[in-house]
Amino acid sequence: MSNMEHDRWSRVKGRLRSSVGEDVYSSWFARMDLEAVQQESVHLSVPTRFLKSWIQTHYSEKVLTCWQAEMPEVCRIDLTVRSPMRAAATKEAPAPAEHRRDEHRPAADARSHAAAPAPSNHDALGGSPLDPRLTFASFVVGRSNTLAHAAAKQVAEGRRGDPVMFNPLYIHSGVGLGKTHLLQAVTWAGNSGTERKVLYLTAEKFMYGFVASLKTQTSLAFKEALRGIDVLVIDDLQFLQGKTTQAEFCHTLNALIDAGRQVVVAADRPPADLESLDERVRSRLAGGLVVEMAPLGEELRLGILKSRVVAARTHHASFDVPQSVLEYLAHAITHNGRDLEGAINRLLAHSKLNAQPVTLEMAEHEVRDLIRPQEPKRIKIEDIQRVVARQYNVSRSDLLSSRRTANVVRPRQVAMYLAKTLTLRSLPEIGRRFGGRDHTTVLHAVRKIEGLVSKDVTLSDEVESLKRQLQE
Ligand SMILES: Nc1ncnc2c1ncn2[C@@H]1O[C@H](COP(=O)(O)OP(=O)(O)OP(=O)(O)O)[C@@H](O)[C@H]1O
Repeated sequence: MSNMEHDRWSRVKGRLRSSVGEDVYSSWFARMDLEAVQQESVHLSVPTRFLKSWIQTHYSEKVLTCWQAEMPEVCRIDLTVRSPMRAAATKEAPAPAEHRRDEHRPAADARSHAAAPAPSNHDALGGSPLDPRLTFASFVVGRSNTLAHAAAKQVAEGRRGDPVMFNPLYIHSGVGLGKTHLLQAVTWAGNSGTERKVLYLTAEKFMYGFVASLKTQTSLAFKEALRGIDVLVIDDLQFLQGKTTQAEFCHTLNALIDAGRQVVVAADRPPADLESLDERVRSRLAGGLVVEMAPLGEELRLGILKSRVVAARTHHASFDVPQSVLEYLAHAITHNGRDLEGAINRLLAHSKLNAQPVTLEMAEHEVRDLIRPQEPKRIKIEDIQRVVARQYNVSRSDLLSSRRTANVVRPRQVAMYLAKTLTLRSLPEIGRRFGGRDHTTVLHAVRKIEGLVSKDVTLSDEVESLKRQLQE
């Protein structure tokens, strides 16, 4: 590659990095190489088929746009999988910057450095790409995630042959609250020794691996490979689809758990709410330790922002964010970790490009679209059943039972009415969650209570009070 091409390629990568953000860049593009540039087309390569298909599906437009910004005549990107021979000969792309940075990290960060051997082990097993920054060292612990963190740590530090304490470990939370971070931390730490094999797969990658192995008639090998690992870590389980894949996942889960191997799963909802999954899988998942990570509290948000600034300063020593700005961001950006990271990236970009220090005024302007109105609390059917049962002095199992005495029928109807009006669940789903009732029964209950609240003041007050309790 000529010097000119090399420089141009560096600039394209720079554009790509700032367009998709550091996280996405290091997950998907860190190992993308330039092979050749021909008049109107650019030939790039990546080391695995999965990376190729992922980039083609999700980022092909972006990659093209970044090239066109440097060479307007380019109208096509050819992406191929490079052979292992070539990769070895040309020495893979340099390690992501974070690895290199580790050399200069203080001793307290040694864990993440110690985790460095993981990729080869993990890549050889066909795992999903890991982000070197998502380690225990960079995970900030607060009230909302203490239990999940402790359980994940315990799993990561287990040894082969140790009794497995909670299996599977199932972590769930809303979007961007640190599930992937924690799961990847388990993988890095677990693979840092040579003793155990920890495999991190997104549910999509699991499906992809299974479907691909079926096509090439190597599904037996795929199953054997999966069952040969010590810890299976599956992220974003809510995306697992397809009957055959689910059946395979169920077999793998059973085989691993029965053999005393650890399984760790993350999803955006509790097992009972994974509606597309088979009942057997749901109950197996619920049978271990289920931990919810609550939304990030303000103190935790502040901690995450501070750690992001420290991380950014390893590359940009002059970057500084005053405490007042950090406190403002922690207070105003309430939704998730991704927005916090985005805010720091913007401040960094702005202060670098304009060579200006970060001020409160600048921060307010830069992050204004990240400040969203408070979303109403997500209410769960179990909460409704619990609160209604308490109010009417019946038990939750009374509400789910087939008993038809008046003292149970009315509370049950109220609970179904609240489930319909306060959640996004469908009538059949509500029916299932109320002891397997038909959707017409739910519809009848909803109409009945709708009709009564407009006439019966006592009932209307009761329903309002229940709503308030649930929304608090
Ligand atoms: N406790 C934490 N400490 C440090 N960083 C955190 C923490 N929680 C979240 N983050 C950061 O927030 C961002 C989003 O987190 P992550 O991707 O792990 O969320 P998620 O729960 O897996 O989201 P999704 O449901 O979309 O998959 C990441 O950059 C992550 O590093």
